[in-house]
Amino acid sequence: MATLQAIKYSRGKLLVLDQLRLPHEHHYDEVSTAEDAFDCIRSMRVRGAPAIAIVAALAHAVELYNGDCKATTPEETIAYIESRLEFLKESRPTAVDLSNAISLLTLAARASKREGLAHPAAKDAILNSYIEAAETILAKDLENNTLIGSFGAAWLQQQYGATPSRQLSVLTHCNTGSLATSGHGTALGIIRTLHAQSLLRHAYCTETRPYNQGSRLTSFELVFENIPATLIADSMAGALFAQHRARMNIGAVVVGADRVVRNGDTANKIGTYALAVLARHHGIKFVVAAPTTSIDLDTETGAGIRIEERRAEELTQISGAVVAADGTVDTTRTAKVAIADQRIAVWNPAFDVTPYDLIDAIVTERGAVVKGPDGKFDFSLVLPERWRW
Ligand SMILES: CSC[C@@H](O)[C@@H](O)C(=O)COP(=O)(O)O
Repeated sequence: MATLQAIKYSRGKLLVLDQLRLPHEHHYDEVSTAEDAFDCIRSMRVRGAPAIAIVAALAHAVELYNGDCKATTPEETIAYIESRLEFLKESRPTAVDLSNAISLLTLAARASKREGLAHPAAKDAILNSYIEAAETILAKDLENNTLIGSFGAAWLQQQYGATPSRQLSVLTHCNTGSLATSGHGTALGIIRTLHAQSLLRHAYCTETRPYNQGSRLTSFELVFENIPATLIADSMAGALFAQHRARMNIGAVVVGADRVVRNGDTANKIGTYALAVLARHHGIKFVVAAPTTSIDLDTETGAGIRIEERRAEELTQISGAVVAADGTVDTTRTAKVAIADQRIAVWNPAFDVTPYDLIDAIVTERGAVVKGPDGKFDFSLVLPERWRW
């Protein structure tokens, strides 16, 4: 049955929707260990900055709940938790949500260490504290996304004076919806909220080569929710703005974030930077939707962001459901096909960095952050200066 729920969790059990099989097949994998989670994240069966962090945090909660930790002292218990989280941190490097979640979980585990408590009560207190903190990350993410949707829709409504009789169209890139989060989504959450408030005229989504998160996942979410939408290839955005901006009242490009650094430079899916340049040229607002869990105040500028580079085959091969001669899609049969000479050299960075000056607003669950009179973003409005996880 088609569903938009990427993560299903109950204490001791975690199921993750295999996004590589979407939109044709809906199959959940059981993720019971840190190794399972590492593999699921690295292979992109689950992806999207918040979803990666949630799956890593919960997978370790499941293994702890199921008695995986053999430690007999509080120190050993904490060391064990930290080593499993350090292992998970290496699964994908660019999105900061996972590192932020790990800092929070480590803090929760350490804070529950009680002097004078004997084994096994001391160990249980630490494990329970970890499990509760991981479950809170899941619950908070959904809450945050709903707030981002409201703040983002309100900001755009204000910019354009949008009303149900003068609706706004927007373009989005990659997948930032329910499938990339615990639900509702970030940038796609803003689109959902605009639609729910009858302020959305039309959503455009890019294909998002090479991994096609836009055509495989965002299209699926938009169709599933009956949101008026059109899919374009990444290379068509300029033509769309030039030819249809005025007629369709295209007001914004709305994207998610994998890491927003101190000056506002934002790493997001490859192709985001090109869209920001195009948006600026056409006088279209460029909006980043990012929960505060995607903010990294320890990195000053985008130059300090580690960009993941992925396999050549993601560009030179493609897989999908088989289309029969009569045009029907056979969802039971998938095939991988080569779409380039397999000997060609390939450069495949998964993300790029959009400089802060091309960004008009960064919408968090605590409100929209815009540049001050000095042209700089100030995150102290949503995060205190000394904020740390
Ligand atoms: C709410 S998801 C925000 C970003 O993580 C998203 O835009 C993106 O770049 C995802 O990349 P992916 O490689 O699919 O994990």
